[in-house]
Amino acid sequence: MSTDHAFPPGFLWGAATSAYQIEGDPLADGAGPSIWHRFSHTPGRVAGNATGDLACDHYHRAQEDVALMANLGLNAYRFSIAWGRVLPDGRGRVNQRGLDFYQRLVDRLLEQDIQPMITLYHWDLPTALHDRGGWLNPESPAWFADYAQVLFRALDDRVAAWVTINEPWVAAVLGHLEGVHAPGHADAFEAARVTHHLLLAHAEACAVYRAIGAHQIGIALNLEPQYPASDSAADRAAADRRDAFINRWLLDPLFFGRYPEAMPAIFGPAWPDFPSADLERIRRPADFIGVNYYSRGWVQADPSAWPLGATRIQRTDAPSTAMGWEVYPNGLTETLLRLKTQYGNPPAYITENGAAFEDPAPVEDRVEDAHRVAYLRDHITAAGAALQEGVNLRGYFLWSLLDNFEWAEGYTKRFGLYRVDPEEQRRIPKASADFYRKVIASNGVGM
Ligand SMILES: OC[C@@H]1[C@@H](O)[C@H](O)[C@@H](O)c2[nH]c(CCc3ccccc3)c[n+]21
Repeated sequence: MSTDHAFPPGFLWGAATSAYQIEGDPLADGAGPSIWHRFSHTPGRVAGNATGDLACDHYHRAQEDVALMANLGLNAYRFSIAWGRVLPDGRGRVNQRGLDFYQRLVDRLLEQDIQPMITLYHWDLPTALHDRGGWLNPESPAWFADYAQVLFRALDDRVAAWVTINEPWVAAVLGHLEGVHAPGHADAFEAARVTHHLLLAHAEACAVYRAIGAHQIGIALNLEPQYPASDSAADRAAADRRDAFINRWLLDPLFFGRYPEAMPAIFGPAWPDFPSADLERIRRPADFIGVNYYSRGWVQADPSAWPLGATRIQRTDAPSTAMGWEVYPNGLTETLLRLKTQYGNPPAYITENGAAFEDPAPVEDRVEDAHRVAYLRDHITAAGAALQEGVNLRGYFLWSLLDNFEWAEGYTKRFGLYRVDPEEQRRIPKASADFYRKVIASNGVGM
């Protein structure tokens, strides 16, 4: 069977980044600080006490980086806007110099026939809003809708697609339940309310966009299929709980207007009784679903593991990435097929897919990252297989264009097609960049 999964004409081939991870200089030109600026500057929170102060210096190198994208042949680019650059206080006063950076970036992309896909929120909440309760404050959806409106009015004439929120689950669970991401809270009673307000924020921004927008708007979810580590009833039930906790907690309200029945059981008294009117608002039909796929969960029952009674275990008999995530391309096909069979086959983009590996050192200004080439080949093939099964897939955004600030891992994990070291800032091409250039040129993974 040919593995040459031809993709349809007009399929988007992009790369993805986010503001705090690549821009650097987070307070330049009047910008206000974000919770990730505060968190990374708190000793002990990030590997090596790294911060986003330098990152890839993209705030000053955007023109060079757009030239890299054009050289790859990208026809789309997903990036996020730092809320605090545009609204330093999170609300009210617009910082024109911050907004101008994004105006120039969009214009440079369009000059190269690269379609912008803009993420409005990729975890960098202004501290001014966090200090007013942040996503725990019931006013937070309105704050977000007001911020979104400023950007819609400024950029919607040139932007093909908007992503409201990147991975509400990660923002809520890693930021408010596990405490390993900003704002570093570890409070069982926060995650459910933060998730609810993030979903309401998405819905309010969609409502604003319906009134003034002319293109597409969606949300990006980290979706991870869950598999029982054995066929025991306990492990199968554990996998089902983890599927509800990671996937259906977000998919079901967005598509069905209801939370999974497992949630009150998982969270117990920490699960509020949410008003059904809220769920009706959340079920606003966005135009597309963004899928951030990296790996699958291999799940074992574990009564000691609160709140799920389940843990994701590391398989010793399967390849994994530097993040400890199993390489499992079939999980991407299965995740996409699930959207078709269980959620009405909505228009979908793979808004993130990629891998960190211990890359070899550069030799003559090139990095031979064979593992990443294999990972990308297998996952792009898996995406093609989903298309062959009728999944409504519109594009693929590779995570990431550049090695960048990998949140709590700092700069120790490299996902880029180009190697970047913050202290010297060169962009050194990897073999995966050449591979991806060929995929785009042939609109598929030819063999
Ligand atoms: O970890 C690689 C990327 C991040 O750099 C992106 O900012 C973020 O959108 C993203 N999401 C995921 C999957 C969910 C996840 C996020 C962070 C840590 C662990 C799992 C992987 N990634």
